[in-house]
Amino acid sequence: MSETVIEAEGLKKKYGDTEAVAGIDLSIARGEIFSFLGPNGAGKSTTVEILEGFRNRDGGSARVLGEDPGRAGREWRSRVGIVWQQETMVPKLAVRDVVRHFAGYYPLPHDPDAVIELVGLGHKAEDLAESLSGGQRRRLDVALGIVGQPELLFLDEPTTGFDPRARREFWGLIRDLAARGTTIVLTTHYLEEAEELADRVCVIARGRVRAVDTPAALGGRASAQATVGWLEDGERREVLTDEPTRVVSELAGRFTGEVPELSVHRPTLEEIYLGMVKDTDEAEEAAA
Ligand SMILES: Nc1ncnc2c1ncn2[C@@H]1O[C@H](COP(=O)(O)OP(=O)(O)OP(=O)(O)O)[C@@H](O)[C@H]1O
Repeated sequence: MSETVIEAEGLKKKYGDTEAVAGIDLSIARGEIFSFLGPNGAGKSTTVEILEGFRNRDGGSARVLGEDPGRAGREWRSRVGIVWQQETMVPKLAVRDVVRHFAGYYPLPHDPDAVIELVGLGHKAEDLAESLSGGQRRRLDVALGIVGQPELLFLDEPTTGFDPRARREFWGLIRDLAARGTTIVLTTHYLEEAEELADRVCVIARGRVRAVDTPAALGGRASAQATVGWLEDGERREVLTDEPTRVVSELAGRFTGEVPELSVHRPTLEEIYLGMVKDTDEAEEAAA
């Protein structure tokens, strides 16, 4: 049995009349990359802040690395890394000195120079942190989140401002951390990022969990019907089918070879996600 790092039951949080978190259950295993998806204002940050120990819950229970995050102390905090949505405030120092400075807060930090290399800032190590570009600044935030060698890493929109290559490099870094046993809780609005990285995604809408599954299977995606398309007599043809392989082999037989402009399309994670969020809105509006 894999070790459970985060366990929450019935989490609740209200801000005035706003029920930001309305009863959330979660179970996240060691080494898992677990991604929250959901529209603006869905309750993701509030949930994550409760798990990080930065926000009090109004109801429910939570265990994170074996402790209640609402009561845990310094030793527990040193085992948790956080990359906030906002840039971390840093002193007016060179990148290397900023990372060394933060490493000093932890009992068993990584080598700061190795972390700087890992996030791709080796060539900027002597530059002032405030002179970095937006994407480079975000890499520094990631460096500060991992320098303490956390067992559990929270990443809130970590790749905002990254160029496509930097984003792919970052994904590699996160996979490596998870492969070495770090549990990663990722909040992102990039569906592609969730699909690439997450072992499981959790869709939150209006303060509740709407679905938890692998990106490939979310919302019945793996078994959803496929659309097979091709060109015939100058016209685009399409069929919706449970058996795309059979349709394609029939087409291959009929065309005796290459089928013109053949395509097979299953719903993307984005299509499934948008459908789920729309259904939630419609159901709640109907109930209101
Ligand atoms: N400090 C606060 N005071 C009052 N209301 C708040 C506070 N923080 C969040 N809320 C409200 O709680 C709800 C959930 O907000 P939350 O920040 O958890 O959503 P989110 O899913 O993280 O959104 P986003 O994707 O925009 O970051 C929203 O309606 C928000 O306006």
